[in-house]
Amino acid sequence: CVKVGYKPNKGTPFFFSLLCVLQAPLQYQELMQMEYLDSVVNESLRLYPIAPRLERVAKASVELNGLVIPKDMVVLVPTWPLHRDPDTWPEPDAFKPERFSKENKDKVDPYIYMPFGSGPRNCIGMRFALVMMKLAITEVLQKYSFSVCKETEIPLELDIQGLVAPKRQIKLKLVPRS
Ligand code: HEM
Repeated sequence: CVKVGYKPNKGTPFFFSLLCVLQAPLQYQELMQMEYLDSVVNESLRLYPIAPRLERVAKASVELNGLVIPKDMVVLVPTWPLHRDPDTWPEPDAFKPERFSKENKDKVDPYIYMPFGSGPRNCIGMRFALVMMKLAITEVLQKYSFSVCKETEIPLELDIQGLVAPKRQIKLKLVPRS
């Protein structure tokens, strides 16, 4: 088994990531055409949005359905519960990339599914992050098959003090592909 994924206090330097993209054998267009990969990434971000809630400050007092939100009040947008709401997502805890298939993608409400936030202050690095994730997945999966092993923590315990991250390193079994 090897440890993959999150390493506390060891972020990948930005320029290494950029170097990775520039040297990638796969072209941007090819990556963008991988529909199932896109669904898998989207479904992963639904189940594990790094920001479990978004925050905004009211610029002016406003009344919404009888509820008054005064100027300067901090409003929390609960991304995590919205991403797991059973009224929107049948079997909300199940990993089902088909929710984001080409046919279903357009039905997804952008005010319910918000892994990169929403509006003018949404994530500035969204496109870069999506390319990087897809690139990393395609690179690694061409060389190794992944499976759980006896050291894999199931269910995964999350640390949601701030950003969502696994409490401990994720251990998986990697088998080189012939
Ligand atoms: C999977 C990777 C990432 C996820 C899920 C993510 C998610 C988010 C979310 C939820 C927000 C808050 C948006 C809002 O309040 O509406 C945000 C903001 C931001 N993100 Fe990301 N992010 C990712 C990667 C990146 C990367 C790679 C960069 C930079 C290269 C980046 C730069 C920023 C910046 C600068 C903001 C603040 C934008 C503002 O306040 O105007 N993010 N991100």
